[in-house]
Amino acid sequence: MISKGCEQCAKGGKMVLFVYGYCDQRDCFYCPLGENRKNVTQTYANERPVENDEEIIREAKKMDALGTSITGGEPQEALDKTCRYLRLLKEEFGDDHHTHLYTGITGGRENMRRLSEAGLDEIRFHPPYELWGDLHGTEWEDILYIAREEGLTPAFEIPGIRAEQEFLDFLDEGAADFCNVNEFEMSQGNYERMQDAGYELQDGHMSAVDGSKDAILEEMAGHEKVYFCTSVFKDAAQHRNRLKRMAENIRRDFDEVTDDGTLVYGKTYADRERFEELGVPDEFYTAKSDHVEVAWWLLEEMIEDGDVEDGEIVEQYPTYDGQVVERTPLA
Ligand SMILES: C[S@@+](CC[C@H](N)C(=O)[O-])C[C@H]1O[C@@H](n2cnc3c(N)ncnc32)[C@H](O)[C@@H]1O
Ligand code: SF4
Repeated sequence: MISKGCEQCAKGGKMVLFVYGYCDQRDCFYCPLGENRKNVTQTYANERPVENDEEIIREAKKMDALGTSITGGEPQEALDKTCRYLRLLKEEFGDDHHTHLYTGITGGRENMRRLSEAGLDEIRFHPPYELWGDLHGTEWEDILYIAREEGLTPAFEIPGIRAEQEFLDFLDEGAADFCNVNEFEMSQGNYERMQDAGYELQDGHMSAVDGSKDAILEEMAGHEKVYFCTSVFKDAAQHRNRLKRMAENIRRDFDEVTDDGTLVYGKTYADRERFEELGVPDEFYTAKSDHVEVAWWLLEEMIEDGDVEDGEIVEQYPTYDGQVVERTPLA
């Protein structure tokens, strides 16, 4: 059975809450954190920099979030903040709002208790990769039991660097509910160090690393507790479905939502008075300070008919930063 956290993520329903960019106890050569996230104390809810707690709620509502995943850096190194956000989310959205947290340290019983009391549902441990074949009798084995005793669902989430039979044997013994293996990825943040370690991109791929995938699929992904999360799935499910949820949620009557989850509308510098003169119904346009946004197909018709002179079709992400994907001039 797929975990609740993964099920919500596949629907694009998990808000990603980045709580803390420092990670003082680990230095993974493959750490994906980029310039803008590494060693920052700024919180981000999805792409939105969070200046006060209310903005977290606003972002969750904007995407109609079903749950939240908490990440960093190391969330256990900012435990007060992490627990405050957990309480905030559970108070606002109730117990059904599923929460999971990624961590690269064990943390200990007191932390597990505090996280559980604050409302965390599931914790996903990422032990140092040198230990994956030899987790028996380590603090990583103990913490699984402790987390469960304190009311959390313990699991693993690790990058798919290599297939590891001993890790599967360890999973068989039962303390962790499941293990997610992420397809090994290269990003701007780790590109140099990954190349130095001898890794290359798969042909024609933006992020997936060459080599490990087939072996992992063969040797690990058949295990009943292992889920392999591919880069393509992450992009299609986690990212695109989240954009679609957001787009559907914030679209105006005249915005079109594409299959990629972007919004499409027309933009013209014609005056709002022109739209009033022409008797365009209110639901087809909105006047901004220096331009008018309007149904793209209507703007196309208006330009064809000579009702307004020019404009453009804008395709834009529904995210906080509202990045424009494409502008197509109309004249
Ligand atoms: C960036 S970490 C941040 C949270 C925490 N420090 C940790 O390591 O779990 C979040 C997740 O990314 C995964 N990850 C790290 N490097 C990766 C890589 N190069 N490719 C794919 N997944 C990676 C980790 O296994 C972890 O589950
Ligand atoms: S534990 Fe997580 S945040 Fe820390 S260096 Fe490793 S991947 Fe990066």
